[in-house]
Amino acid sequence: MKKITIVGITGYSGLELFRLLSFHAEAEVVAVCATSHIGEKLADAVPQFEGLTELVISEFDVDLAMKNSDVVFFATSSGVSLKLALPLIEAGFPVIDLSGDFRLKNPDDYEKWYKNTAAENVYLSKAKYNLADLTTATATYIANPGCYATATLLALAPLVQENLIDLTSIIVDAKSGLSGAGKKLTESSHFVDVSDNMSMYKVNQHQHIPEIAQQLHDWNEDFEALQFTTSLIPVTRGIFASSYVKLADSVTFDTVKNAYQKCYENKNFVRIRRQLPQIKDVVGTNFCDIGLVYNEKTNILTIVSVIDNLMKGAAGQAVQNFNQLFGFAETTGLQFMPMI
Ligand SMILES: NC(=O)C1=CN([C@@H]2O[C@H](COP(=O)(O)OP(=O)(O)OC[C@H]3O[C@@H](n4cnc5c(N)ncnc54)[C@H](OP(=O)(O)O)[C@@H]3O)[C@@H](O)[C@H]2O)C=CC1
Ligand SMILES: CC(=O)N[C@@H](CCC(=O)OP(=O)(O)O)C(=O)O
Repeated sequence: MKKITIVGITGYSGLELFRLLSFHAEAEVVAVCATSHIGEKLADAVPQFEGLTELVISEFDVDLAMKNSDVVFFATSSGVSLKLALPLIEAGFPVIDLSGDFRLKNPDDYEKWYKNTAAENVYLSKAKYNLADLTTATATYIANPGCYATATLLALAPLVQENLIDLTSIIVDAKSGLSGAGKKLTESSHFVDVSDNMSMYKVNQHQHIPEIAQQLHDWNEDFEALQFTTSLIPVTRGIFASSYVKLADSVTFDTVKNAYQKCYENKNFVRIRRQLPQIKDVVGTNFCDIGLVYNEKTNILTIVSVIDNLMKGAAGQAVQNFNQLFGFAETTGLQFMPMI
């Protein structure tokens, strides 16, 4: 049984982490932290938790966290863990960080894309970016992948790893539900702007572009760049990523299908679907569902990947990384059917 501190409990990913970890057979949440609602019972701040917890929201105290828990989860806005987590890194204390602060190896990339000063290299180098379906968490500081990056990388992994496509041809058009934007209300997140609507945002400027590129380049050093766009759609949860690539010379659709089967055959949370997947197929689950269609006339392969941004895109994958880190069965606390 591992004792857990969650920082960022009042946010959407923090609440989702609490939902998962409260009924996890190997976890006990011992502290929940934020900067608002300090001293208030969690069940008062979040009334839907009434009768489910006696925990009180506190300010994050790094010494107390290390004394009373075995691992800290940061579900905080970007720019927070890069300050608060430094003593944990120095102590080699286990951390799972859902934010983007430790995902990029090059601090210049973080400064460019997140428009903030990066953590120093000495700290960044201790973090391991772990896409939990493809590698196993081992380092004590786990940088949990971003939501769009997860859907995109799982869609492209077999193609890029096995060199099956023209690496200059990758176009990804990804769409997210509103919970991906976090709880802070902005002009663009009003019901009136989001419902019955769809809008593209951060075109060529999305902070997941360098994260995706970093991982694709690690898999295949010939990869240089991709076209990546993000849109907001009127659903609460879910990412729908459509990726388009040209197959390399003499690569057939059968070869491609075999590569996906091989890559994901023993994976608990990636399903290669016979029909094209929809967002509702994965809402409430930790699955990434993938569907493939090939057009012989254009030589273009369409890959559809869907995830629940709060599950596989955030808290679900974080729990998967937690399970791996501590040697629990990977599916512990994560076995859910999709919600209708
Ligand atoms: N939402 C999603 O689908 C995904 C989110 N992420 C990433 O996960 C992180 C959390 O996202 P999300 O839940 O959407 O964000 P929210 O904006 O909903 O929540 C942010 C949380 O961080 C807390 N917080 C902010 N500053 C501090 C601080 N200094 N000390 C302690 N707590 C603090 C806030 O609490 P308070 O208001 O009380 O200060 C709040 O609980 C972000 O980095 C996000 O980019 C990653 C993948 C998907
Ligand atoms: C719908 C929506 O606004 N989504 C957010 C996802 C934010 C996120 O997850 O940010 P990091 O992974 O970089 O921490 C966005 O596109 O910026």
